[in-house]
Amino acid sequence: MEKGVIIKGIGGFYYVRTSVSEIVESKARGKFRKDNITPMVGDYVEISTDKEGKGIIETILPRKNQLVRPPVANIDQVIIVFALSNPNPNLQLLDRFLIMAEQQGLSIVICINKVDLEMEDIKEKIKNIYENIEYPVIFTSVKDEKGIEDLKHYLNDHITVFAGPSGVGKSSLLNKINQDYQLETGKVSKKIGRGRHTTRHVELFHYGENGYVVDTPGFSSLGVENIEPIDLMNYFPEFRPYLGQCKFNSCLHMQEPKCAIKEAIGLNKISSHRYESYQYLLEEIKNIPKY
Ligand SMILES: Nc1nc2c(ncn2[C@@H]2O[C@H](COP(=O)(O)OP(=O)(O)OP(=O)(O)O)[C@@H](O)[C@H]2O)c(=O)[nH]1
Ligand SMILES: [Zn+2]
Repeated sequence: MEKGVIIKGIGGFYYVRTSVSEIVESKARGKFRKDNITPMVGDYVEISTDKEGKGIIETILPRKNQLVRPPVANIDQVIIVFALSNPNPNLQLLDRFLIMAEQQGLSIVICINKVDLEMEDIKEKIKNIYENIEYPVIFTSVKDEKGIEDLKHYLNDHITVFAGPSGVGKSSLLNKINQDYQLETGKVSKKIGRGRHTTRHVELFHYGENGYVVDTPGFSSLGVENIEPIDLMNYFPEFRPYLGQCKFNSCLHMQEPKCAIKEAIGLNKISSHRYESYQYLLEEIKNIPKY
């Protein structure tokens, strides 16, 4: 038996990387289907090989987590990419990505790309809001080759997903990190492809000795359906020091009196932008019909 990672799956075949240079085309044992388990990209597996050298997945090691979009298991980290301009950064959408990542328990890095477009005001604003939380913020330009080394610094020994809206430069950044990835960039064909249901397959690209990166097709909206109103506050790291200090245990930090969160905003300990995102998302969650 050999250990490996599933780096892609196409038409019932799984490609298992077992060592630095070897990728074994494998099938899953029938028992998985019976147990209703489908191997996923990112799964750590044990394979045996048949006479022809084809792999057979015998064991799927327990998953640390699994994302639905993109469908990848065992993700350690997400790099959330936005652009300084073109498209203009929607910071409320950034907060949604952050909350999704917090909910999945991922390490988070914020990457602001296209700094060659020189939008100093918005750059300062982003720095002020997000560097004051615990998130690392890196500024990159694929065009001017800036910040790429800072980005690489986070990629060793992890499975990292690149997420963010369409057109911010995720695929361009990945190609800059390693020219061998050869991801398609800048063309709507990716989107047209999706529209025609030719699903762009998910693939782990190998980085360094033990790192992997995953590109995701951009999406511009994210639901927060499966968060309960009382849990939302936990996904704002800068709220955590104040939780439990409000007058009411059940405080949702909206209209309630003697709210520690609102006091912290008054003292500039929490940014009003983030609080607005919190309010907005809370209303959205409350208004999702329960079945
Ligand atoms: N000015 C500038 N343009 C960039 C930079 N990085 C990427 N671009 C351009 O932005 C466009 C979109 O880049 P992609 O890499 O395809 O963006 P993406 O985030 O992968 O987009 P989706 O695949 O739709 O999610 C392309 O035309 C790139 O050439 C940069 O640092 N500066
Ligand atoms: Zn409160």
